[in-house]
Amino acid sequence: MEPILRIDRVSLSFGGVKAVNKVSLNVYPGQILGLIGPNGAGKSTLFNIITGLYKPSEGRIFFKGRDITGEKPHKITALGISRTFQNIRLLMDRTVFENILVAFHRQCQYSLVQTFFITRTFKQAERQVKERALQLLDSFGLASTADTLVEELPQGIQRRIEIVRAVATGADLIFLDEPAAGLNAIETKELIEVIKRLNREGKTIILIEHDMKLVKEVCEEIAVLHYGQLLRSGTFDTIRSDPLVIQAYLGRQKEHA
Ligand SMILES: Nc1ncnc2c1ncn2[C@@H]1O[C@H](COP(=O)(O)OP(=O)(O)OP(=O)(O)O)[C@@H](O)[C@H]1O
Repeated sequence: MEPILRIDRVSLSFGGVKAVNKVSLNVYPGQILGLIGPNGAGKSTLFNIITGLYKPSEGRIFFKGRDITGEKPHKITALGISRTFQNIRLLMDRTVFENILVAFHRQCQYSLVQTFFITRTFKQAERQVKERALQLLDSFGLASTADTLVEELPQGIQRRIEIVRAVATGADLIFLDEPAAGLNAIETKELIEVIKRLNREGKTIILIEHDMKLVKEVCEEIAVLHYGQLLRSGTFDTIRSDPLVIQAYLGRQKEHA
């Protein structure tokens, strides 16, 4: 099977720090890949490179066989990659519905200029988009929050809205950056169900997560980063018992002690 995402010897340094150092990784359609590693291992930087926020200093990234290295974030979203952020990035002073609508508009066929001239088509399309946004919110148990300002909702719901927004862009590949951060046990359980459901619906998912219970529950494959390098990849059980991985985590704990 062809990988949906191929990362080929990608690197990026900040000053003297090699945040990501010659990382190569294949992700296959339908996979849920867990990206783990101690603090500062380079996980977020790798996400930021793939989603176009940073340009790698070397290496290439292929999505569905197409070279997307250095493309702008909006282009990468349009191609079918979407993400959530470690620090939730929603329009906090807008309603849930408006946040989802923005994502839907990214995949609409018409441009702003067209909207001035083809009013009828625009109105029809607009109505369809609104209906689809409401359906999507409903299917994620968020219909009752549609008219609420995001800032008024608990973090667990905000994280779910961010995931729904990623889905609304039409993405096939979704990056989740620490989706369980700040969630309580019940919210984490609900999150696990959401992730499994997305996967059942055909989404490929890559997630950064420190909550190992969540990683164990949802990820078939795990990649471990350490000092910017890919230390190991494999199943949860092989990773958990790998001496190098144990050493990487223990070593970091000692440094922070
Ligand atoms: N914008 C930046 N400018 C300078 N250094 C950075 C920047 N972003 C990350 N770094 C450095 O790059 C390295 C990797 O950081 P990164 O945030 O990717 O790690 P991480 O694995 O996501 O960590 P965490 O689990 O704490 O989020 C760290 O040494 C970090 O200090």
